[in-house]
Amino acid sequence: MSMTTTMIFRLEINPAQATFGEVATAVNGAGGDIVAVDMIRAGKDTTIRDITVHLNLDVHRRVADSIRSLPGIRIVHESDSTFLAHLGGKIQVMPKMPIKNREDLSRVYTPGVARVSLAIHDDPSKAFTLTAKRNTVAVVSDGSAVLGLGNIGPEAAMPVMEGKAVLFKQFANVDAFPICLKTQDPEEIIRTVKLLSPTFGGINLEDISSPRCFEIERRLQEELDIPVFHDDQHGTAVVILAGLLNALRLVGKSLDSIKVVVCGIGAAGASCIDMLLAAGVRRLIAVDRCGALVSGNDYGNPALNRVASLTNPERVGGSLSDAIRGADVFIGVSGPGVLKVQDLQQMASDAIVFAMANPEPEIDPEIAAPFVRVLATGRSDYPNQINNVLCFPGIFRGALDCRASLINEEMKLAAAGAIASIVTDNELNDQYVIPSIFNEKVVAKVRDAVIQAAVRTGVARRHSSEYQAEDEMAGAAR
Ligand SMILES: NC(=O)C1=CN([C@@H]2O[C@H](COP(=O)(O)OP(=O)(O)OC[C@H]3O[C@@H](n4cnc5c(N)ncnc54)[C@H](O)[C@@H]3O)[C@@H](O)[C@H]2O)C=CC1
Ligand SMILES: CC(=O)C(=O)O
Ligand SMILES: [Mg+2]
Repeated sequence: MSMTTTMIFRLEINPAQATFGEVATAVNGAGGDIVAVDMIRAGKDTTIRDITVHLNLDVHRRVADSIRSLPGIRIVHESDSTFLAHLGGKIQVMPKMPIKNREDLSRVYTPGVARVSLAIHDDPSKAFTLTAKRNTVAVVSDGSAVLGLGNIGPEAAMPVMEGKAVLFKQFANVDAFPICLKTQDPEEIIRTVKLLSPTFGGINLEDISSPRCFEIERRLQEELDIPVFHDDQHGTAVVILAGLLNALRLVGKSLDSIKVVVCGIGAAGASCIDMLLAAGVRRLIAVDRCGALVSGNDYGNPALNRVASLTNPERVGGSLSDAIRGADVFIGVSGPGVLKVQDLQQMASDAIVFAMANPEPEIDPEIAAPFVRVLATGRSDYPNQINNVLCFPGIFRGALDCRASLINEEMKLAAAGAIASIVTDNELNDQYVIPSIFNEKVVAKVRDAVIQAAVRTGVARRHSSEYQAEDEMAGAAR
C-alpha cells in the first residue's frame, strides 16, 4: 500500500534552456502534484525555485528522475516535509510565566520555591495542586511493538511517542512526556515507572508488546495510585467498540447476534475482545498466527490461552479463512496483508471490516472497499479512522480533572458510548461511523462521560470545579 508525502525540490533553472512549464509537465507526468511554487532567487543566468510536490512515495524516484532528465534543470536538494517536521523533535517545554525581574526569580525559584517544597513535604498530596503533576502524563514505551513495525527499539520509538505527546497537548491540553526505556525487562520497566511516578498524574503505556504488557500494566495499576492505562489495549478497544456500535446501528444488527472475528491477539486484540464480550458479543473467534484459538489448547502464551477460554463457543479450528466464513465483523489488529479478497467474499452481507494495523492495514482499503459495507482503518488518509487518538486525550483529560485513582471498565465503556454518540442518526453512513478527532465534541464528551463514570464508581478524588477555581486564582496571581 502506498503512502503519500509532500516533497520540496529546490531547483536551479537555466531560463535559456528550460521553462517552469516543462518542469510542471514533467512532475505531473510522473505522478506528482505541484501544490506550491516559491521563487528563492532570481538571476540573469539561473533562477532558484522551490517546488512543493504532493506524491505517493512509490513515485518519488520517478518524479525526481523526470525533473533531472530536463535540460537546464538541476535539483539542488530535495526534502521530505514529514522528515522536516521531525527536525529537532516535535515537542518542547514552555514555561507558563516569564521571569522578568529579581522578584519573579525569587518567587519562581529560590528562595520562594522553598516554602512550596516544604508545603508539599508536609502534605505530599499538594504535589497535585502545586506542581505540574496534575496535568502531566508519561508516555512510556520500550520500543517493543511500535505501531505495526515491531521491536524497533526505544530510540526509533521516540518519534511515535513524541507524536502521542503532541496529540495529548493539542486535543486535551495534557502535558505529556515521551519516555523511551532502554530495557525490555518487565521488572525493570515496572521499577523505572514507579521511580518516575512522583512527577506524573498518569501513566500512558505505549507500544509495549504482548504478553509482557499485561503483567506490566497490572502490576503498575496495583502499585501506583495514579491511572495507568495501556493505550494500545484499552484506547484501541474503546474506539473499536464505539465504531462497532455505530456500524451495527447502520446495518441494523445487534451485538448479541453477530459473529465477530478478531485477528491479532496481542495488546490491542486481547483488550478489544474483553470489551466486546463485556458489551454483549457472544459469537467471537480469535485468530493469531497459529490460526483460530480453541479453548483447551495450550498456545504457550497465557494471554492466548485466556482468550481461547473465553471465545469460540463453536470451537471452529483452522485458519483465518476458515474462521471468517459467515462473519458479520472482522477486526484486524495484527499486521499488513493478512486479509484477502476471498476472505471478504466469505463474510455475511453488510460486512463490517476494521483493518486497523498501522501503518499498513490488514488489507488495502481500495481493494477491500467493493466487498464490504463498512470499512475502517487506523489511518488518517481514509474515511472512518478508528484510532486510539479518539480515546486517550479525552480519557486522560477526564481522569486528571477528577484526579481518578485509576481508569476502570465503567470509565472505558462511558468513553466508548460518548464517542459513538457524536455521530447522529442523520449523519450516520457507510463512510462515517466514527467521528473525526478534529470534531471538537470528541474530547469534551469523552472527558465528561469519564468523570461521571469515575464519580459514580467512587474512583474520583476531586471534582473538576475545584480545578477551575484554582486555575482562576493562579491566573489572577500571575
Ligand atoms: N488503529 C489503532 O488505533 C491501533 C492499531 N494498532 C495496530 O494493531 C497492530 C497490533 O498492535 P499491538 O496489539 O499493540 O501489537 P502486539 O505485538 O501486542 O500484537 C500483535 C499480534 O498480532 C499477531 N499477528 C501478527 N501478524 C499476524 C498474522 N499474520 N496473522 C495473525 N496474527 C498476527 C501477533 O502474533 C500478535 O499476537 C499493530 O499494527 C498496531 O499498529 C494497535 C493499537 C491501536
Ligand atoms: C495507534 C497506535 O497506538 C498504534 O498503532 O500502535
Ligand atoms: Mg500504539
